[in-house]
Amino acid sequence: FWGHGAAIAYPGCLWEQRQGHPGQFASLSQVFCFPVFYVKRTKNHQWRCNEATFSCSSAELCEQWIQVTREQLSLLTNRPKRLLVYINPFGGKRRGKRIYEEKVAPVFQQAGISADVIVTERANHARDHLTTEANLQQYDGVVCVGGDGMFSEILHGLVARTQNDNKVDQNRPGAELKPCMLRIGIIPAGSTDCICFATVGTNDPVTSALHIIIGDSQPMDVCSVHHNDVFLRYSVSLLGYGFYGDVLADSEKKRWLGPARYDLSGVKAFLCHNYYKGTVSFLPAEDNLGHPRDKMQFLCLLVSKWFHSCVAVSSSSWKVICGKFIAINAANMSCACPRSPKGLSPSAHLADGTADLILVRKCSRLDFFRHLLRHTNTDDQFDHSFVEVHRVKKFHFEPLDPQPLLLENQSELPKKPGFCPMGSAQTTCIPSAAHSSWNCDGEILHHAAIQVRLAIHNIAETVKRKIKLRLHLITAKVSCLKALGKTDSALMTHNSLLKC
Ligand SMILES: CCCCCCCCCCCCC/C=C/[C@@H](O)[C@H](COP(=O)(O)O)NC(=O)CCCCCCCCCCCCCCC
Ligand SMILES: Nc1ncnc2c1ncn2[C@@H]1O[C@H](COP(=O)(O)OP(=O)(O)O)[C@@H](O)[C@H]1O
Ligand SMILES: [Ca+2]
Repeated sequence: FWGHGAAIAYPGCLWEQRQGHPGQFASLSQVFCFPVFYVKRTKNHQWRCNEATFSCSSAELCEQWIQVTREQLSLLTNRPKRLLVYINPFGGKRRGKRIYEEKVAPVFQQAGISADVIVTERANHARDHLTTEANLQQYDGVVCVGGDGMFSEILHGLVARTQNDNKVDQNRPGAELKPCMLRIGIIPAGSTDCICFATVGTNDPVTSALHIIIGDSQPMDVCSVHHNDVFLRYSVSLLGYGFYGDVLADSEKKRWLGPARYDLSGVKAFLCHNYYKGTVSFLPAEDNLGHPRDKMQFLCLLVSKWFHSCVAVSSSSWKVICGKFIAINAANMSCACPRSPKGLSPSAHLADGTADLILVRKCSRLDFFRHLLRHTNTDDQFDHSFVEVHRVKKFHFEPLDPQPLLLENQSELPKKPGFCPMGSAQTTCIPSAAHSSWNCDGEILHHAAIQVRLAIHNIAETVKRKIKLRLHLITAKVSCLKALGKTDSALMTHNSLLKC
């Protein structure tokens, strides 16, 4: 795949070339050829696999080309050869298996990638397999065919396995986690797919498969969530309390609706218009890590600041905000998704050691509707008097009232007169007394009081690796051109002259 300076070549085949007018058999001249599959960028960040056929005048030349191409390929050590694939047949529109078999497996095969495929039979099957049985040494990466919840499951499995193998107790709040050497590829087959959308720019399975094949990688922040020093979960996309927590809690019982469950629960949560009292405390990030309302979305600019901030002593101190909140959202990334192309926090960076904490205070339904609507267009969703946003490295939330036990049924709760569409035990329409639940990457947390901190990313290392990879590619291209130099006259393509 030629995407970043490499190509897949197949043994030369004898190929007859016909010229002259259609319908007439012109004189045949024997030529030798080989196809090269390459990545072609199309619109909206989508990638497609294209094919160019090279032809040569002799079998020897053809072999030489294939040999040189294969040698260049082998230099790209970041490309996976062997993958462990987990398919969630249950997520999204329940098309995970079909998506993999029809769109991904053929491209993996073309690229010479072998894959061990496990179709999960229950929730947490993938996590448990990763934590115990999987022989990870034989794989170059793990692939998640599903949505954000499935990615989160695999993330937890990999992180737990890595800590176990390194004798690290991940439940200890201050524990320095060991980085996982395996990358996780995402084939979008879920309901929101915001992690895939925010990293690749689209939720197209073929595009994601091609990114995996050429060995792309994108580091990501991981938040750890504790409750009174007990580890609960990691989060890479959204930690949402209030609106998004209520939406998720209500939608869990409507999975049979597929992705539409969120819209139905979303409307119900909107009409219910619950707000929740509590105290948010947070540690702001250093100023030079940008601000959620700046339009700077360039990672490289951030990296240079990051280098300088490594020496800067953290001058910020904890801030505390009490109030009544419609929603408390910590976006570890933009959370861009088909519903909201810019996401909850468009300027949130993927691997900068911070999260954007968005506080939506109690407001009218109309104001909240305006705020929500701005997520679907280019208007600034933070430009409201009842919305504030902070870039943070840590934050805590404490609900005002002690958390009641999650009651099994509604009868024990005092009824609020009037409209109460939410039928679930976890979500009521009694604004002041009720508790919401935290939506952690699409999974429900059963504690309202939480302590969140960012796992600091050694972004410098990642950038160095990227620079080295770039140099590799330039070298690859130079040697490829040298090889071309000897025989460029004999070479032509029938689709397009490929830029080496
Ligand atoms: C008036 C239209 C308002 C549209 C508002 C769109 C806001 C969308 C924000 C999207 C945030 C996505 C954060 C992602 C979280 C995911 O990790 C997580 C799990 O993903 P998975 O299902 O792939 O496993 N997904 C979720 O938690 C789902 C959140 C999606 C909430 C959508 C809410 C729709 C709101 C509709 C309100 C309509 C009000 C109109 C009243 C007349
Ligand atoms: N075979 C299975 N049966 C039931 N649940 C599963 C299965 N495999 C995974 N899950 C669970 O399904 C949940 C949703 O998965 P996900 O792929 O995120 O779908 P969605 O995007 O629709 O939420 C995850 O919490 C995951 O643990
Ligand atoms: Ca971040």
